[in-house]
Amino acid sequence: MATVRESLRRRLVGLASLRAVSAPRPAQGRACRHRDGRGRGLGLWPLLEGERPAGDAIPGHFLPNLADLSFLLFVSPLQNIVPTQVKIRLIDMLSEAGLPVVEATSFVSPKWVPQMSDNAEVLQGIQKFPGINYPVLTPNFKGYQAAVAAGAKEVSVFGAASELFTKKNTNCSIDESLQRCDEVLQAARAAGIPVRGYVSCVLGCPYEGKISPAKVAEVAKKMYSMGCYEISLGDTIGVGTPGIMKDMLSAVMHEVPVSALAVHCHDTYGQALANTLVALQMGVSVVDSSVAGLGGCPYAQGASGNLATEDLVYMLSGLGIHTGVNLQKLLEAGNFICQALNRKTSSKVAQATCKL
Ligand SMILES: CC(C)(COP(=O)([O-])OP(=O)([O-])OC[C@H]1O[C@@H](n2cnc3c(N)ncnc32)[C@H](O)[C@@H]1OP(=O)([O-])[O-])[C@@H](O)C(=O)NCCC(=O)NCCSC(=O)C[C@@](C)(O)CC(=O)[O-]
Repeated sequence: MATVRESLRRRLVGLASLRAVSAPRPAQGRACRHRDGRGRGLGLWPLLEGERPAGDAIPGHFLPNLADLSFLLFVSPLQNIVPTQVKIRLIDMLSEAGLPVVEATSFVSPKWVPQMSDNAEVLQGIQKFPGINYPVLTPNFKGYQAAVAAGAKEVSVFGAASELFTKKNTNCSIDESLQRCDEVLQAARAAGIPVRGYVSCVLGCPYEGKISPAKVAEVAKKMYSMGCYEISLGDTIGVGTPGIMKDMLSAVMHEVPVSALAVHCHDTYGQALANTLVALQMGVSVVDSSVAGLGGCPYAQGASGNLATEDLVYMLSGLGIHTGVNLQKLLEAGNFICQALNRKTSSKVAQATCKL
């Protein structure tokens, strides 16, 4: 399953990132023909004309860090069985859409996640666009070694704020998973490879239920202290609401600088965009999302995909944040993967603009 993620902050190691501007954004391409209201799509207004609806100005307090925002997008692993060539084409299309970061695949155990067993083929098969970064997930040192051998230039380690989820997802305790992260980080440091860290279940766990913000802060702090340049906070099962997001972020921000935080919201309960906006208002400037809202986690049954990239881009455009992403090409990439998976897009913007 394809996941695209957006991030809104300048990252380390010279990753391409785009400066956000609060001036009206330039016109973008049309996603499909404008349609009227009789059961047809709504077109891309107001994005097409570079205009902003009346009253959609950005008060200074609304997004206080707007001037610092930049934009990154990437794809996290396709969690379905999808032909390798389809994965490669999707990633290339996302690159063509102007996404500066595409998380391409995952070097996990093929016994656990067989759909990722073509990881090296995918990483080596994609076009490497200049200025675009293609990080991969690595759960342990073995995965790190395989990723580097396949040409990975950035990796991501993953932990969780829930013992039971950690056990289901990576067959170990939180402490053991942090030790594995540390092994990867030490090797990566020596090789000059940047490492991103995920903390899952930050707003709830499929096995433990509520997760305390203090526990999230503790795990995030450890991963950051070990050397992850950025910590992505995952609402893995999409149960969070803005108030819980605010409490969790407040706790984490005591331990990790907000400039090193990202949010990664799944949309199971339709809260991903609202939760993301709260994070932006609190100063987070890196956001993960997925094209067509695809995604999920094999060890979080029932969880839906991430916030749809198209919807995030639309919201940011409405806020006057210039992302540089070509929404038409992004929509085409979403259409492509939805057709390949024979499923409907979860992106509201895609639904509104095209019948997929
Ligand atoms: C962590 C392990 C490997 C532990 O799995 P394990 O069974 O405890 O590990 P093991 O060391 O006993 O190894 C078992 C077998 O797998 C092999 N193996 C071991 N490691 C690797 C590797 N890296 N690559 C290839 N092969 C590997 C290893 O060599 C061995 O093979 P055998 O000797 O039996 O033939 C396993 O549990 C695993 O792969 N888990 C990954 C599960 C996964 O992909 N989950 C979804 C990731 S996305 C996510 O977590 C959430 C996120 C990031 O999206 C954010 C959010 O939404 O919250």
